[in-house]
Amino acid sequence: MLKVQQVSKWYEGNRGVHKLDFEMQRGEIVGFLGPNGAGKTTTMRMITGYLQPSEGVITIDGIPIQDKGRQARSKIGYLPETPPLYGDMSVQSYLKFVASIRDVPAREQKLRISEMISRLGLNGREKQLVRSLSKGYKQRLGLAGAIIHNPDLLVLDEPTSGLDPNQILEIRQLIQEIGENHTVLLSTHILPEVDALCNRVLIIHEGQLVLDGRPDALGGSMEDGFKVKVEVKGNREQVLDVLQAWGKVEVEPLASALSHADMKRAAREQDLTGVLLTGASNEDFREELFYVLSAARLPILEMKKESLSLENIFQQLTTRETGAGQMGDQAADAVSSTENTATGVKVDHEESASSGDKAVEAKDTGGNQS
Ligand SMILES: Nc1ncnc2c1ncn2[C@@H]1O[C@H](COP(=O)(O)OP(=O)(O)OP(=O)(O)O)[C@@H](O)[C@H]1O
Repeated sequence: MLKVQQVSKWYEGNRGVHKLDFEMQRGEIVGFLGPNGAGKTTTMRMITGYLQPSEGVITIDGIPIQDKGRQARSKIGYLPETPPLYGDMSVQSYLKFVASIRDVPAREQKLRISEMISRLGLNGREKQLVRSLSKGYKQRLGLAGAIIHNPDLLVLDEPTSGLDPNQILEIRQLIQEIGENHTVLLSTHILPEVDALCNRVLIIHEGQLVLDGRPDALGGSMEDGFKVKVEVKGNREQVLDVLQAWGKVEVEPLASALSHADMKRAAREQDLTGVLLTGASNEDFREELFYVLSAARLPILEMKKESLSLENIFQQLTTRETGAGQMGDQAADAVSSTENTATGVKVDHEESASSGDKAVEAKDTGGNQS
């Protein structure tokens, strides 16, 4: 439904975003991540028609936002980081005002407003002045205003920023409900929010898209080999010998798989051995490992698959230089992408400058790329 094609935005002497290219399908809830200044707000403002791209095209259901702004905007709801609320209006009069400017037909306005009030939990606050609402309720009202015209696509810029933990959970719950019948693009700095809400994540860094994939598939796609931590009851030397003789994995003995001091002592007394095993590919070897160790009569007491968290991935991808910091920088044109067809995760990278980059290496050893 949304197509962002080769979109760039240059500010005076400053690059906002560079050649962004992605699509969103109906029903997706997409998390848009990036460090401060990465280009999230710039992108969202272009998608919602508040900012003109310097180049490239954005369409919603085939309608170009730059050329047919009003028609395109009727399909989009936008909640900026600071909702544009008017403090002197009551909740009800604010919603009436937004309904009018969003072209909700006059005969439908009353019904839509009461639907928004009950859906966003604003009952009993209809007459309250906006300025006297708590931040959480202001956010609810902002969300009500963003969906009052029943848009197909909802764009939310850091919707839980500045809220207390209870308010964060309430707003997340509302976004989840809204996501049941709207397509949602949401930017956030809270990574667990992406795990909780989104079925896809886009990571932007220095104005360029560096990753596109499902949150649950990211860890595997970026690993340089399947990793398992295992704790085995058995003499260290014997365990290492068996695993090394197996020859399928890289074996790294751990000082102790157990962290607590008492448990470390118990580990010594009971001959417990902790090892980190890394496979040559991302293929799961746990079942085979079980048989290898049981054939050697070495019981596994604990086995845990190690995977990169979204935090690790975010950090890997957003602490490197993209080499495309300047407008028109040639390095930016060298950006290419690889896609893991098994997981649907796409990692964009530069072909030359950052060949030593961990994320790119991990991608390149993923095997299943196009
Ligand atoms: N009006 C402007 N004039 C000049 N440069 C701008 C303007 N707006 C944004 N920029 C620059 O564009 C880049 C992207 O900014 P943007 O606000 O889109 O990032 P962001 O990812 O939303 O950041 P944050 O997480 O801090 O909100 C930054 O380098 C920023 O300084």
